[in-house]
Amino acid sequence: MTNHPSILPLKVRNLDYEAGGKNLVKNINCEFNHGKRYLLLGPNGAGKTLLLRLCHGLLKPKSGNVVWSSGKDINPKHHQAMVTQRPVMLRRSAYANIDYALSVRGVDKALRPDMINAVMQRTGLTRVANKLATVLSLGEQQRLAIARAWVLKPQVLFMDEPTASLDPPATHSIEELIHEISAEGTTVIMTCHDLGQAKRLATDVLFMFRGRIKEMSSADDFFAGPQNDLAQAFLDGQLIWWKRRPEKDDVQI
Ligand SMILES: Nc1ncnc2c1ncn2[C@@H]1O[C@H](COP(=O)(O)OP(=O)(O)OP(=O)(O)O)[C@@H](O)[C@H]1O
Repeated sequence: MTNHPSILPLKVRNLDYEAGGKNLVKNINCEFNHGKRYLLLGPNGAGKTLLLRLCHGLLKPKSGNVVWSSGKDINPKHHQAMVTQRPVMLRRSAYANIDYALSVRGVDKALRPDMINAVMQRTGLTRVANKLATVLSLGEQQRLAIARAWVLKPQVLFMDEPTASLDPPATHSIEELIHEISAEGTTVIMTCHDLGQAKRLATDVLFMFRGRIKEMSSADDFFAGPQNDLAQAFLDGQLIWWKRRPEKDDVQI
């Protein structure tokens, strides 16, 4: 984390997003605070990725606002980073991929080697530093994507299903990294489908269904028993059943 003024809390107000003639994100109101690990949960197509991308500024809302708390002197874009499910690697070495991220952020060339070596060590990538990033294993590429984001010392790290294509050991190593990044004060906002992973990582949960947040609570409260019927059905693995009963969904929504 940098010593810059905090860009948090992030306040999302009355957010709507439309594409393909459909309102896909509906009236989202929520707040993200410093040092937490937020897990966005919900079935396929609930709008989790869209909400991450809207918060990160990659999509423009139809209406509503994403408001960072920083004053005029700080650009919130410079204090956040995003890791996606399938990271895009540049066709150059792992080391050069991280160097590129730092150069784009305007970090002095002389400062970069120490920063790169440190982050490669912490993410277990030193051994593959000179390998072409595009030939690394999926697990290594995902760790490189995290290293590339972490080296920027973001205040907020968005992660979209960062372990979706990984085996259990690689997943475990990414979860350890997320804990380390969080312990250094970075707020993590991520999506995942693995309830075990959500329990291991989350301090807070946002449950989404059909573009809306149906429940936002501490992870302890959520996993002890959510207030929302759809969230409970999701935890019970029965949301398919709810989906087959549109008349009931309409009442619940
Ligand atoms: N550009 C677009 N045009 C039309 N529909 C879109 C567009 N982008 C996303 N959608 C739709 O919006 C819905 C929400 O998508 P999103 O990727 O946010 O879901 P998600 O909750 O992340 O799902 P998953 O868990 O499967 O990744 C989906 O039904 C998707 O098909």
